Amino acid sequence: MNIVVGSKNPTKVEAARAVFTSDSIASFDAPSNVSSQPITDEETREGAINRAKQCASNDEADLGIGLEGGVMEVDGELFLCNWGALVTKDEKIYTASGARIALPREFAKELHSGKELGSLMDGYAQREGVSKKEGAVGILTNDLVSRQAMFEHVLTLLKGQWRFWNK
Ligand SMILES: O=c1[nH]c(=O)c2ncn([C@@H]3O[C@H](COP(=O)(O)OP(=O)(O)OP(=O)(O)O)[C@@H](O)[C@H]3O)c2[nH]1
Repeated sequence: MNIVVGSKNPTKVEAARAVFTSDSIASFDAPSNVSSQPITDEETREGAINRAKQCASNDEADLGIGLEGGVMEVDGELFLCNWGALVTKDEKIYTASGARIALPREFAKELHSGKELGSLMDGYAQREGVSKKEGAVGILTNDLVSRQAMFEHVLTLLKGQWRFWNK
């Protein structure tokens, strides 16, 4: 099968390669058509679906995949959230979310004013390109859970659902 992933971020593309081992994986930068820093589950999920739909409409694609990072609030506390969508040629949509982890409280003001988590994390961890490497989840778990591993779990949930509903 030909699978198209709507991002060039290595954590997303390598996660797809790790989960869809027998398939061919292509990638392109599909716009999410939501804000650059989604701040609700709904908006983050919508970004993943928008990306997956564009990928599925590619002539070469059998399945389109979108993965989107965002933040969401529970009881006044901000959490990292990530959503994935798998879209079939006949426009069926499957979605799943990844593990959540609380973000440093001092991020709240800047995230609400539109600053992106990626650049906040770089400053916080004193590293460069965190969102393309270990991710916020890697920093905040002391490297126990990487962003790629988190996306692999999301993609496994998508693959499993797609298999379940297409038996
Ligand atoms: O360090 C991070 N670790 C994470 O776990 C994480 N989740 C989200 N974000 C940030 O939220 C924005 C939208 O996320 P995002 O997935 O749409 O964009 P991205 O730039 O990472 O990839 P892409 O747009 O090239 O596919 C971007 O500013 C990301 O940096 C994260 N940053």
